[in-house]
Amino acid sequence: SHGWGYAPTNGPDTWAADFPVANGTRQSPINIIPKEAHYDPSLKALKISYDPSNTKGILNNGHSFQVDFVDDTDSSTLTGGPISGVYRLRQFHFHWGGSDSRGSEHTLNGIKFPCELHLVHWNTKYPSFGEAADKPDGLAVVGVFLKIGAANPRLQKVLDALDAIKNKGKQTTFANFDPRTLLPGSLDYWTYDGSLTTPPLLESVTWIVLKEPISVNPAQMAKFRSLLFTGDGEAPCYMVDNYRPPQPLKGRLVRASFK
Ligand SMILES: NS(=O)(=O)c1ccc(C(=O)NCc2ccccc2F)cc1
Ligand SMILES: [Zn+2]
Repeated sequence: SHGWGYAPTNGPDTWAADFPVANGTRQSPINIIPKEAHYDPSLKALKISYDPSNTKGILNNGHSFQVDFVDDTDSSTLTGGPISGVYRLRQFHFHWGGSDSRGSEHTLNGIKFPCELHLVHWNTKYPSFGEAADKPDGLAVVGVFLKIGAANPRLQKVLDALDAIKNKGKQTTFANFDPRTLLPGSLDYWTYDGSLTTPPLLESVTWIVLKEPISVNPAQMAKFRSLLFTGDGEAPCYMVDNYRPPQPLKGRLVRASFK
């Protein structure tokens, strides 16, 4: 079977064959145990400032869907928190399950959420995302849990675009979206040194996982699950369970920005 994915023949348990770093010392995601996290009073508040006019488009990449941003200026950035310097927003995407009982990549006390949002940023000390992607301080990803509750009106604009990108490789215009509207009221977070959660699994990510989830209702989860992993003309396979399970902590410290 060509190319990595999430099926039994090409899923997370097979990735180490082509990407040996899969068994590395700082792999993501992890199970977060709040009682074992260390409150660090020196951690700064997250500073997030996004310019909606940077929104470039929305793409089904065959593993998830992502909303891409113009990242040739410092107009959509993440600073503060556990990071030094300025990181630029590149894209955001999600991971979700075939049912509400699973779907997130990070877990809390072993609990899986139905969905997890990732906002991907790269360190502007490097000339580009591609250059930053394999540096130990190259990337910073903000993770947000989604939990079943009331419909989330902020999500709806994104979900309404999915009909146009049902198949792998499809993309469409998407403009003037402020990802800040997807964030919960509190920016309290846990942080640890980790990796991309999909191949090439590069150990270049400072993870910043927000404590407060945002809501999503079952109808909205059904929209995520209406996407296809497969391209037009291929036997259709619904895009569900596109999450990597938690990986060994291997001695890493998880710090908390809150008591
Ligand atoms: N789920 S996540 O950890 O947030 C994650 C974020 C970004 C990527 C990515 O950009 N992959 C392509 C890629 C990787 C390396 C260099 C260039 C690339 F385009 C993968 C996973
Ligand atoms: Zn992700």
